[in-house]
Amino acid sequence: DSVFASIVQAPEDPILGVTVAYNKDPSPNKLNLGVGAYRTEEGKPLVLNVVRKAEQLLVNDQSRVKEYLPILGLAEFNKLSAKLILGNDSPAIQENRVATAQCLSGTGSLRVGAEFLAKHYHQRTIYIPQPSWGNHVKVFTMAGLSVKNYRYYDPTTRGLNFQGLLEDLGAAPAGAIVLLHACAHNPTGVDPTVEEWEQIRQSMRSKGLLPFFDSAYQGFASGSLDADAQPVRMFVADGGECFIAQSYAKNMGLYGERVGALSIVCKAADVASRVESQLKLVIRPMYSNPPIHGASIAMTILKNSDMYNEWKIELKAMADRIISMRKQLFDALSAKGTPGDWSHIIKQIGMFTFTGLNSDQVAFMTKEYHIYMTSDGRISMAGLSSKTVPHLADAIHAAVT
Ligand SMILES: Cc1ncc(COP(=O)(O)O)c(CN[C@](O)(C(=O)O)[C@@H](O)C(=O)O)c1O
Repeated sequence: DSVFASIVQAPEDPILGVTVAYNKDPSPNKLNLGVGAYRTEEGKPLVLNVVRKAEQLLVNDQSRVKEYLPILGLAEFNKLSAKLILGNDSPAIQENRVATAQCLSGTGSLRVGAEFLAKHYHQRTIYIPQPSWGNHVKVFTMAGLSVKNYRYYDPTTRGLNFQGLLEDLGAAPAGAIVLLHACAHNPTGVDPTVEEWEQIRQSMRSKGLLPFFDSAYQGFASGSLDADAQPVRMFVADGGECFIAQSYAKNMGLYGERVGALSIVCKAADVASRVESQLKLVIRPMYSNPPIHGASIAMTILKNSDMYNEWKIELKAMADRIISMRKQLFDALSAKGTPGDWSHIIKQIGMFTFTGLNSDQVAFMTKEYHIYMTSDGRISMAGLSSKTVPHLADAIHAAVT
């Protein structure tokens, strides 16, 4: 019999498995509020107009070939990605202190960064927020890091446990790596204020903790690319070092193209160039070099000011629709007099609302109302439309009464 006869069936992924279950449901009024993927008011995936335009330019450009990219990817894409998160006037960029690699979207950027740290950094412990994106633990563990948590979300206030966060980071060993969601914390939608970020920065720098920013939603939280990059820029402005993983999955709608970048901000240019050379040794045996199409789309948009401005408009429209879904859901629950305080729905930001519903209530809503969401009570607001808000409000109302 097979040499793999003893292999057991693996469980579905807690997030991507929700879509698998949704697809199997024959109900006409099923609702997928699981995976963080934007949907239009009509409930359809969105390809941005500016992305279609960029693709048309690429297709019409007869000079384009399908050669391998360099191990670090498209150099111009890397420069433009670093500028997007660090700002056009970033001193780190001007002083050539940033090593950037085009990676396979946000996940790939996190994994390459983690593999690099496991190989070259003296500290193997990474602190991630409690809770965090479900895949973080596996990405860092499989890269050889050991994962610890720092307190982040306060279930009683449904806000930030700022004291707990400071205590846990204050107790971390010197030099420990700390994962920070750059904006739009997944799954809670709770972000530190600018003042709290400044305190976090001071505390981390005083202990020599190494920041690893995960920026998967730049522009999606507030609608402004610059506002959402503020925390990252505060850290980089102090001249210290940090890692930054960027994803274009959501803000450019390039989900399946797997477009992202890892930037390592170093204290000196010669360090950055040596770091960049070692990054190549991590990537070459992993996937050798990254895919050309998606990064070419992103580069085309980022380097053309008209297309960049068109992108910003479309990005803000997506962010605004999500914010209007928050308001509509909050108003629907208020109108129904659903028991409980639902103001966190409009206070939280980004793609997700952390409802506070428990796994039994979630299971009830799936069974009785065909609502698909992650068992931790997170709902992807982009999966909602004005037409489906009442259905979700009915389900939540029934689940809590
Ligand atoms: C904080 C965070 N970091 C990184 C990623 C990776 O994104 P990508 O590799 O596609 O660029 C996600 C996506 N998380 C999800 O939106 C989600 O939580 O639903 C979903 O895409 C996922 O893969 O789980 C994320 O939420």
